Amino acid sequence: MGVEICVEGLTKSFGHQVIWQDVSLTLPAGEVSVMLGPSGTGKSVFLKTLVGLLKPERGSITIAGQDITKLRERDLYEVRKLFGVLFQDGALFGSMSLYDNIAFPLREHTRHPENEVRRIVLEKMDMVGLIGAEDKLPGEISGGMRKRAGLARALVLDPEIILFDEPDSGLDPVRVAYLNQLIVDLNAQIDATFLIVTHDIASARLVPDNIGLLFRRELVMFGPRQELLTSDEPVVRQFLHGRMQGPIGMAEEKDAAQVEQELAELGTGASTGDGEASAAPMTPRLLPGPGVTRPPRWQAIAEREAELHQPQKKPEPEREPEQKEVTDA
Ligand SMILES: Nc1ncnc2c1ncn2[C@@H]1O[C@H](COP(=O)(O)OP(=O)(O)OP(=O)(O)O)[C@@H](O)[C@H]1O
Repeated sequence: MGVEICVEGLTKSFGHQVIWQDVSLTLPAGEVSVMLGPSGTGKSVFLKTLVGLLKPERGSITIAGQDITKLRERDLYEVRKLFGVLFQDGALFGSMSLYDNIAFPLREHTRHPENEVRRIVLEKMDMVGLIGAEDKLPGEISGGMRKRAGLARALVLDPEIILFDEPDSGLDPVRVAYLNQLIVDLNAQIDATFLIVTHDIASARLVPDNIGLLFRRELVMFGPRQELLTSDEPVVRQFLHGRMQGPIGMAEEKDAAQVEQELAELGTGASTGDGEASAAPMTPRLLPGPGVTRPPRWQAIAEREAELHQPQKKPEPEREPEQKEVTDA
């Protein structure tokens, strides 16, 4: 079972530049959460802060009962073993085969004999569909395969928490669909706590239990997916619909009057032609694929989804009461 991460009042700056402030959220143990936000709002900085690579100025990050912002480097090293991190480009060593790349954390952090290393590496390569590619160099394979190799490497120490930094960047839509299924299947299999940073709204609608959004140096919202997906908050709506009208500008924030006018036009459909009065219907949740055993948590999700997305039965038309034949006496 993964562990909960509890973030309270977290603030991170570089010099005078505040990246985000007073961020509080709880990543529930074993659940999948997604963090969204326009470019430069500090999503990668957030991941690096969670894993203790960057120090916040204020606030706490409690993992397995310890506030990691207060730990010395030596103790932090132990806590980091709870984490697997999938970096944007897979962060593989270019001169090493995939096998050696994936074996690297085991050789660095454990005393496993080589036959045990081999067993674990092949098990993880199998999980991400890379059996047969052991001898390939990262430069010889596609971007999607590099992501999967990075994921296998993130898995070898059996992490309780996995952080994914834009796992879908640079992948075609079909590979993104496969990767999303792999993430959901993995979550069902290993039950770790997942946090995914992504710009892919379709993935954000399908995959997580919880969604958060960073904007204007703050966490605008964080909560169960249905709360975000049906939210009326203009920033959330703009981001989820990927449209220009709203508070998020090209480079910086827009002024309030312009935002108001854009949203008013949008409400009447003046600028898009169709208006956007009602929220989009809830996207069905992506479930573990066939052959993946569903632990109770996923079984409960599957049952809820089946109920939510069952086609509504049309009520039987009421029948007119039969007219009694009236006969003249
Ligand atoms: N080590 C650092 N020193 C100084 N500034 C930094 C450092 N790391 C990140 N930043 C700044 O923090 C801000 C947030 O960067 P970050 O990469 O976290 O954004 P992001 O939301 O992940 O963006 P994107 O979606 O484009 O990947 C940027 O302005 C960046 O220049």
